[in-house]
Amino acid sequence: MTSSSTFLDLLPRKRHRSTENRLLSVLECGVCGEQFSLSGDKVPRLLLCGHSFCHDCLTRLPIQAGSLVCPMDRQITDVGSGGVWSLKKNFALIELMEKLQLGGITHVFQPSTSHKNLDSDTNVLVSEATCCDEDDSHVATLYCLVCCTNLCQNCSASTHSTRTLSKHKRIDLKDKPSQPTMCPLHQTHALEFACLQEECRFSPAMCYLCKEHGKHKGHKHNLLENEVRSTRAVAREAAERAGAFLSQVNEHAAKTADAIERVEGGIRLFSDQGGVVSRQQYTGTAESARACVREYFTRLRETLAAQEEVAITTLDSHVQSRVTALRRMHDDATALRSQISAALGHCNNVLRQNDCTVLAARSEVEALDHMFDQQQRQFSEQTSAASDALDPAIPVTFTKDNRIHIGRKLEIRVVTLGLDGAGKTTLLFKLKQDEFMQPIPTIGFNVETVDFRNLRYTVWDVGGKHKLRPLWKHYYLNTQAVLFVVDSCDSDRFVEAHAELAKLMCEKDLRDAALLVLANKQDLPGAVPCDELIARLNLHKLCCGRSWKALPCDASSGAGLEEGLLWLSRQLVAAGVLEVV
Ligand SMILES: Nc1nc2c(ncn2[C@@H]2O[C@H](COP(=O)(O)OP(=O)(O)OP(=O)(O)O)[C@@H](O)[C@H]2O)c(=O)[nH]1
Ligand SMILES: [Mg+2]
Repeated sequence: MTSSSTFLDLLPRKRHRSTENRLLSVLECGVCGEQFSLSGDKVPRLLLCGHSFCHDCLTRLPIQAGSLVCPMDRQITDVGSGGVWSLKKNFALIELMEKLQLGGITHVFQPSTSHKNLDSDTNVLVSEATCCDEDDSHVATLYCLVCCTNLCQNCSASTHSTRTLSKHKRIDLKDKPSQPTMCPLHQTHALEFACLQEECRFSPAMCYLCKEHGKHKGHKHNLLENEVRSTRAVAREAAERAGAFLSQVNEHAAKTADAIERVEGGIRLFSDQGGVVSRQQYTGTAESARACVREYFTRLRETLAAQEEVAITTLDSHVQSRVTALRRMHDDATALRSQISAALGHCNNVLRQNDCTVLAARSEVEALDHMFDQQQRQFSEQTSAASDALDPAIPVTFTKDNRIHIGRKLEIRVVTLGLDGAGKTTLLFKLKQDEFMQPIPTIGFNVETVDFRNLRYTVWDVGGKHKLRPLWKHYYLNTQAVLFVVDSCDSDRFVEAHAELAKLMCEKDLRDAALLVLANKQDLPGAVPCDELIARLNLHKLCCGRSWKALPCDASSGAGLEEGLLWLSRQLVAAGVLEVV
């Protein structure tokens, strides 16, 4: 529709004036008298009483205590804080306007009175009532094919009562043949044919003379009537499809609007059985989700507060026992100091005596000297042992689950598992001593501590021979990480390795342990690359839901070991050492 045309312009011109007026009033805002639009300022909005006005006019009406008064019947509609925007659009009216726009108006204008007539081909309203040619006040229902007149039943009978006239064929008015259109070039000839040439597609209608002698001479053609029928059939089909499509789009738009309301929430008007209207606030999903987030963080803050409390209590008891030990050392030193001062005084006194007295004090002085010797030795031992205690620093580390560790090194218990010959012991010695050894197969276990950054790993290396595997379970308790070593060159045993790892993943005591899979012996030719090993052991599925990583490594150069320890430390420690000096 162009901006200058209106919905009413789209109606067939032959329509009766009163219908037009009635329709006009439905499509116009009762306040400003302007025609409604599908959107924007002129979109129709619905009041509780059922009257619709354009958005623009509604915004000009005074809102008092959140309510609007209908300019038609003075009934009250609550609009709340949303104002005019909260009023529903009159979708029925909008749909009507859309249908008028598309030309699919048939059902909107189903005749409510008997004198409405519908042309089945055009599918639009043709005329409301055709007057009888004999008497204007009568409505014609018949058409005389001979006299070419519209007649009502009575006038048909009275005007065709003679013997000759009674033979005139009269048909139902709705079957009256349409008037042929005359050719603009040859005005005595009707347009009877349709030219089918591509170049004539914009003016295909032609008369006999155009076809035989005029510009369409020799062109492919068909009867106009047939072409019109088939074109109308296509148009009808398109209109039907458009109508169905429009309903789909309308339904979708309604669902969208509903979804917006459900997400945002707001105020709904409810009327009880007695017709009393009340406003009720309802919560949208957005607000529920916000509540969920708030609840989660409230719980998190509570958990953190509890963990902080535990950490502070642990720190306080650490400080208390440390200060107590320092005080005890201080008291011992004070007691020792007074003892030594007394002995020193005694020695000085002996020195001031005459020779005889000095000689007499010999054994006493020798005992004192011996005692000094002993005490000094003891003192040196004690002070060197207590040098750590005299360090005022309080290093603090936190694990990922917010447990506090006080001291220079956070201790982590790790167990190294895998098939026999995978290289577990070789890796352990490489880690501990940076040496590539040729160890004998492990019977039982090896244990070493390995310092890495602020961590002290206690690594248990357990023999991997088949008969030793039932013993693995004794090493699971309190284990924070599992190093699972696989010989990347021994692809024949990947299935066996997968089976052992699958059993480990089901162990309750290892549920929270981090898993580091080491694809070992990458230095050897024919080693399966780490990515392929991940796929062949199906690690993504096997380790789903736990913190795990697979890394390529080799015990001969130590490649991959540091990266592995770094990854492990990140899994286990929340932050580095916080040192308070
Ligand atoms: N070239 C090479 N050889 C390795 C590597 N790792 C281990 N080996 C050799 O593989 C053999 C087996 O290594 P071990 O460390 O004894 O294997 P294990 O996993 O401890 O075996 P069990 O104690 O029987 O469970 C030894 O000969 C190692 O020298 C590696 O990365 N590269
Ligand atoms: Mg071993």
